Amino acid sequence: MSGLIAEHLKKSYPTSSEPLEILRDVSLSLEAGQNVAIVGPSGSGKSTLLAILGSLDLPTSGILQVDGVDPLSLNEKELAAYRADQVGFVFQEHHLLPQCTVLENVLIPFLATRTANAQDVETAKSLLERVGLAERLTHRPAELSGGERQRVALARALVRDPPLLLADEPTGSLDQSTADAIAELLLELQGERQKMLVVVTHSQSLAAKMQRRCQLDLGVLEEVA
Ligand SMILES: Nc1ncnc2c1ncn2[C@@H]1O[C@H](COP(=O)(O)OP(=O)(O)OP(=O)(O)O)[C@@H](O)[C@H]1O
Repeated sequence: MSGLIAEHLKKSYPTSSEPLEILRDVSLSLEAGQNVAIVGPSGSGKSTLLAILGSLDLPTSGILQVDGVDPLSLNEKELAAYRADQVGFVFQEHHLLPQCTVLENVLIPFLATRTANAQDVETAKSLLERVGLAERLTHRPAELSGGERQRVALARALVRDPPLLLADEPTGSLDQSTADAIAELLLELQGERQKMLVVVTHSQSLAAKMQRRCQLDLGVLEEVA
């Protein structure tokens, strides 16, 4: 089945007394072309949920399926390949490699499973053109503005054409007008490529741009207006 299906996810951490329950019962489903914002108080588990949806972390229990694949059933090697193929990540900080050029940074997701080929380079170049950085291929991240670095991060997240995009405060380090431009670009890219997009954010203006908003509080996720 296509789409993202998360059902009854729980996440708790052991402590010396009672386990610390972060996610009690979280369900979320999403289809290609849909986007959703996850909002909620600080410490409510938004980043934890995003990490579980992206298989960077494991739930304590629950069901997860992305385009028919159950990542919870995969071994470590399969999981690395699954993440590289199925999930594009955008973080608050761009996590670009400072010693690599813009183009090399965008090619990095290929290196998870193989070396990049000529077709990959073309894909990366055309994405960099799409995000407005065609003239900056050989620049290093330090030579770019914060907004430009986040454009590179968007191109990197999309370069393997994953069905699922996950973004954790993608505009959190940017001034308002740059944040608005990056949010618009993220949503344009998601819409034109019919990706599934989950964005964790404290920003009301970013959440307001999304098709759906879900509030995470006390370990439970609820759709809000
Ligand atoms: N490895 C861990 N062991 C124990 N507790 C953890 C661990 N990782 C996260 N937590 C706790 O889980 C809770 C949720 O953290 P998380 O970062 O997911 O929240 P958040 O909603 O994204 O917060 P913020 O909005 O401030 O970024 C926090 O109380 C945090 O301390």
